[in-house]
Amino acid sequence: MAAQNSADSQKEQTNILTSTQSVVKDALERLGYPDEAYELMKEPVRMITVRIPVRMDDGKIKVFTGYRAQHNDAVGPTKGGVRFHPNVSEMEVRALSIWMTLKSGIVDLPYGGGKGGIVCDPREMSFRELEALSRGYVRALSQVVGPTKDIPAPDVFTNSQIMAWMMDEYSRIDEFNNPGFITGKPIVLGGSHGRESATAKGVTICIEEACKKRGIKLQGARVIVQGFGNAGSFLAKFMHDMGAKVIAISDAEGALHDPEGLDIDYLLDRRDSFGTVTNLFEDTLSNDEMLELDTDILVPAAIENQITEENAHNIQADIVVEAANGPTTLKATEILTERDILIVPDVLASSGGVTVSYFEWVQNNQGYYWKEEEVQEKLRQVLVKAFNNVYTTAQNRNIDMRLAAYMVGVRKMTEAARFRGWI
Ligand SMILES: NC(=O)C1=CN([C@@H]2O[C@H](COP(=O)(O)OP(=O)(O)OC[C@H]3O[C@@H](n4cnc5c(N)ncnc54)[C@H](O)[C@@H]3O)[C@@H](O)[C@H]2O)C=CC1
Ligand SMILES: O=C(O)CCC(=O)C(=O)O
Repeated sequence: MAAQNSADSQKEQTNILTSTQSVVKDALERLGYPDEAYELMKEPVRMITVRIPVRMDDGKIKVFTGYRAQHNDAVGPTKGGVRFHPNVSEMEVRALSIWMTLKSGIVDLPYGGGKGGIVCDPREMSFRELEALSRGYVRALSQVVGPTKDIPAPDVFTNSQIMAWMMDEYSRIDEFNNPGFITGKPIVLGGSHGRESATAKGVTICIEEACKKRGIKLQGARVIVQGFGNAGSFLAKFMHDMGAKVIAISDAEGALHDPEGLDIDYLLDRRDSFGTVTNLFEDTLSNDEMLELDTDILVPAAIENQITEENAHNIQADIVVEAANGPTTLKATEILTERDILIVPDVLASSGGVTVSYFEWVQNNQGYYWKEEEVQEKLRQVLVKAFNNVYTTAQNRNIDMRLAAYMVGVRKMTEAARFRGWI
């Protein structure tokens, strides 16, 4: 029975939906909003499940399950990525859509949160099968998505090619070339300069700001990055180029460690399109071992629930900056905060991606395209302001940065819903 209770408590704290809801509730109460605000905020207003038949290369039909959650459109259209992963679930997509609302609130975008996913393993699918799946997903959702309704983007195991197929499918259905339907597209199809590296750039800006607060010099600082895909690999490169020492990186297969600093350019050159590189080496660590190495800065940039009650006491970083969505459980957040480790939460640290997605959508709407420097300058302004807003809220209220970020993030949607007369 005791073992069952402990298993239940472990299950509860790694349930990203219930833990997100509990922080949202706390944030709304501290801001003095009535219970109705939480009732509205705790779940997406629309949750769609689709079944997508795809003829596979062996001639057989396989039916995939996909989801799209539209959390709240009080502020504007919903917005957020689509992930292709075997572990995608309805619960995960619901939680991720709430996080998107929070991100848009923190960086002050005219969006609510959305998120989608398909249960599949793209690493085992051919290019043709992936194209058919991407197009099928858009056909199944075409009534409820669109540039003024819900705007998808890349996330785990999706990329600019998949965005291009989805944009093309939507444009065919709409009988109109519609680049503003989706962001993270190739530049030649209306993508924005800087979108591909935007998530990592936003994380870098948060690291710079956090280092200033903690008196850490980035030059020579030791950095560990979990995940070597879009977010993790660009981040490792930025850290390396800024003179930090990237002492470990990982992917789904394992981790590489060199206390003197890894050769990031070499690893970038060798990684595959799914962000895997450690399989080329023999002397690897596990992800769990890597997370506990001594370092100044730790950046989880892969998947959820990586820092938990189990390993939080062993984390040796001074700063944890969450590039991934949901890498740290609430119990682990509590433990790290008690240990005076500064956590820059996902909804702030990873908001660079959606910020440049917004820039892409604005450029598509006006049909006028910005230079890379303009994108980078605007992104920096937004992220520095957001970081300091959340940091000051945390300091003034004597709370951790996750709760402070939720307080900053929920306010815009809640105010918009109030003015509309929804609550
Ligand atoms: N791509 C984007 O614009 C944004 C991504 N994020 C978040 O960043 C995280 C990473 O996303 P991307 O870099 O886009 O994905 P990606 O698909 O480009 O890369 C994922 C990386 O994580 C690794 N990985 C997968 N399963 C793992 C496991 N069990 N243990 C360790 N590593 C594992 C993969 O090997 C790969 O290196 C996700 O949480 C995503 O939601 C957040 C904001 C925007
Ligand atoms: O770029 C976007 O619209 C969304 C990115 C995303 O899915 C995320 O921030 O988790």
